[in-house]
Amino acid sequence: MPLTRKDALVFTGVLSEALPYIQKFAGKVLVVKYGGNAMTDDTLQDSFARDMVLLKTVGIHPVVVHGGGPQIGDLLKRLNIESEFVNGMRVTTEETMDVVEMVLGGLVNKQIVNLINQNGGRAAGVTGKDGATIRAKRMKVRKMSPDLQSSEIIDIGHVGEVEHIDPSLINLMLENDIIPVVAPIGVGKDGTSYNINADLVAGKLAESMQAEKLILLTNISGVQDKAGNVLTGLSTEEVDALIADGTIYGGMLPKIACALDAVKAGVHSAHIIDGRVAHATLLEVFSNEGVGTLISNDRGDAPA
Ligand SMILES: Nc1ncnc2c1ncn2[C@@H]1O[C@H](COP(=O)(O)OP(=O)(O)O)[C@@H](O)[C@H]1O
Ligand SMILES: CC(=O)N[C@@H](CCC(=O)OP(=O)(O)O)C(=O)O
Repeated sequence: MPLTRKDALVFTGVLSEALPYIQKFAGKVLVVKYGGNAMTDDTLQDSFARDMVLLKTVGIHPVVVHGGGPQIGDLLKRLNIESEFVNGMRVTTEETMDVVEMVLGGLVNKQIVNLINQNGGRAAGVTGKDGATIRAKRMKVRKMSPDLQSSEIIDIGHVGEVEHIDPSLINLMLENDIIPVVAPIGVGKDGTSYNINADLVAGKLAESMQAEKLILLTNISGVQDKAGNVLTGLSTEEVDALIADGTIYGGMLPKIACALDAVKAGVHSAHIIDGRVAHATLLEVFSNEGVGTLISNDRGDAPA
């Protein structure tokens, strides 16, 4: 449908306002983590894919890291395999690892690649095994006793933490104008597969590529306090206190940890934003209207 003159004026105004942001971020890398829970709605999936294509079209380089927790959970349920989480990490037996690899490296990865391609982009998918991009090692997890008086290190199987990232394959894709779509599976020195929380992979990838931004799209409006207010500009000390009093728990734990780590390691800013809002990424990158939790160094985020 053609735009009315009024709509066209609003539209051109918006485009013009985006110009300084486009100029500021052209040529820069944005690592965008697309969360499993924000992936479940068809319209939103489309809007996400269009955002990635638009960023690429204006010369910004998105690198997508995806999750797929709910999708793994669905298949495990259909296969009658029990699954539990400790500190936001899925306990991963050998049998579970096979399912994780099938769902993340197969189904979910190709679905996102396909969506981006359908929207006019050129995407290609890899897991951390391809090009030995994500070298991982077994994660040690400390579990608190229910009375919070003691803790013990427990084994949660094939759950990995990132030991090293080799971004050369991803850089090769960027040089060829391909949008990389990365599944969070790592490989050990001995070839063992590791299931890695997607937020952690996104954070480490952003660090290793010295990305301009780390954007974590999720299913909530940001990090909230107990009253439901969105918190922004959090320091490490504030986050520690929010974890200690139980305000931050579960799936938000790896998100906030990797956001803080990434910014400390040179990524300009980390954004935990609401993936349930259409075009959330564009709103965050191209305007001051970004909503959610922003953690940044002191350089300021708006264009000069
Ligand atoms: N302080 C907090 N603020 C917001 N969400 C929180 C907080 N603490 C825990 N959460 C939980 O973390 C969830 C986001 O993590 P997760 O479900 O793993 O998302 P994703 O699938 O996007 O990775 C929220 O839906 C919420 O239930
Ligand atoms: C170790 C661990 O928990 N891995 C995650 C990997 C997928 C993921 O991180 O998905 P979301 O981003 O959708 O939560 C899992 O098995 O669910």
